[in-house]
Amino acid sequence: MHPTIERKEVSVVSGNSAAIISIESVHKSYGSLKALEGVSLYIGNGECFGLLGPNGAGKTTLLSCVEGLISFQEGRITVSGYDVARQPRKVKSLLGVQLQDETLFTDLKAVEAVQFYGALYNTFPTRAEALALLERFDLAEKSNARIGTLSGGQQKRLTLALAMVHQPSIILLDEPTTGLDPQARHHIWDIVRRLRSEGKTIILTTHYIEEAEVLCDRVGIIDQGKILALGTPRELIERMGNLSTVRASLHLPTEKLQQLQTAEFVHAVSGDDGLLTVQTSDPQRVLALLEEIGQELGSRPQNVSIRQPNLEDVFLSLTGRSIGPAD
Ligand SMILES: Nc1ncnc2c1ncn2[C@@H]1O[C@H](COP(=O)(O)OP(=O)(O)OP(=O)(O)O)[C@@H](O)[C@H]1O
Repeated sequence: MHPTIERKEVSVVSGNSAAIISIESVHKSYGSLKALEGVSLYIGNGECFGLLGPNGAGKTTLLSCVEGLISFQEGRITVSGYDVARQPRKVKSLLGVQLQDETLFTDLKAVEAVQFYGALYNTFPTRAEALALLERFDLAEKSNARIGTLSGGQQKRLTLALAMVHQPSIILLDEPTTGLDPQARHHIWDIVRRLRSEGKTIILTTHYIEEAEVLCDRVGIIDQGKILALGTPRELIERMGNLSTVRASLHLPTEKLQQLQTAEFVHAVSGDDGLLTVQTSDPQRVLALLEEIGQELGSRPQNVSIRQPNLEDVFLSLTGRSIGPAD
């Protein structure tokens, strides 16, 4: 029998008076496309919460609803008790927001941008205060550089700094590291950890498995507008039970993938671009089966590895699909 991941959290997420962000049964459609289908989430004060899902899952839509940037047809969202639909100005004043594709004035100097954004929020930081903010985001030596000359990672750090110009306690980050090289990504991670240790409440969206695993206290796995699972990364992975993941390079036609899928010791299979991922209770039997199928096809599995499950496997187990490339 195939083990299955429990999905009980999906239906039993209930009201939580301690939540600083409360999202209740939110539905959002664009015409006939259901971008969010009854999403309920409760985010606690000081929590770093990750929304993990593939392209088009509904992550940006959900954040935009919380931010009051788009309206939704059904449901209710409150931030610190304020209703997003009824008190949007109050809610916006509480949130620090980093959008996915932020457009910056490239001719402004970094320090000027901080003062400009500060003025928009009515905080009017002095030059010294603006420099202090840049310093917190490791941009002190770039304070007089024009934004257009900053690297991708530096621009991302600047948009983070700009999101903090009015000192919000709640921060929403939409794919803060997408498109960055590993070094720049780790730099952002350090900053997010710092904000977290200062007690900020953070929601971030990502399709990087590792980002969700290392940064987030809890993760919500989202796909096709629905939250499929919710928990700490460890809880979600532990629900995989005794499954292991076998990976191998081997191109399989559809009927062979199906043969693999129906083996009693196989839980889930994905075969994107010749990279096989097999979740199994018995990795040795999977290896033997792959050798056998390979022989029939006149090829051999290459780059074989066996590892313990991670959040990518949780997604595969829930959806039967791989989370896909991150960019
Ligand atoms: N303004 C819009 N008009 C019509 N459809 C939209 C609009 N915005 C988003 N969608 C659709 O809603 C769905 C959810 O999109 P959304 O941007 O929330 O996904 P996402 O998880 O943030 O994806 P990505 O990781 O690519 O940013 C997608 O099918 C998308 O095409």
